[in-house]
Amino acid sequence: MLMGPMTMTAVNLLEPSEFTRIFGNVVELAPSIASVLARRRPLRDVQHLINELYSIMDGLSDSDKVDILRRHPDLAGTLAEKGLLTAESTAEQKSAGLDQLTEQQKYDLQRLNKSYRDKFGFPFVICARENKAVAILEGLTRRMINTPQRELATGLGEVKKIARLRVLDLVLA
Ligand SMILES: NC(=O)N[C@H]1NC(=O)NC1=O
Repeated sequence: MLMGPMTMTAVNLLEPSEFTRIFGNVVELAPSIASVLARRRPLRDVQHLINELYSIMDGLSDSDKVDILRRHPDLAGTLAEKGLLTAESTAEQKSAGLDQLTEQQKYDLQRLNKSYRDKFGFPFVICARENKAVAILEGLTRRMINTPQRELATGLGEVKKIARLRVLDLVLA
């Protein structure tokens, strides 16, 4: 069903299971985050909802943060090529122009994604809606030299940006 953005009043009235279904992919493939968020209601407005979401993510253990990063598909990776991304991820990758890469750019991105994953043990995550393909390739090269602790924090920061934009698609500001 195609649904427009909801008012916060409507969000506050959702059954927990409905809330979790609707917000279950605000953090990619992480409905458990949405079900914690459901219990933080009533929420005053969309900014309050986003702040609670950030605080839930900040409160995770390092290993749960790594788990969140690992739920993200590679940008322009195999899942994208096979059309197996979530609806949200498909739209985000398209907005960055990742569906329009040259063969060389796609090869470079996939090779850099692999080096990043081999180094850190989790995928490179960046908010695709805030970056075009060239900036993503540049960011990947630049972030590769960071420490794992730094990249865990940077990756989580990008997950927050992705989640914020996904929330704004669902809730009237
Ligand atoms: N790997 C990665 O950054 N994936 C994500 N980024 C984004 O904006 N949507 C995603 O699925």
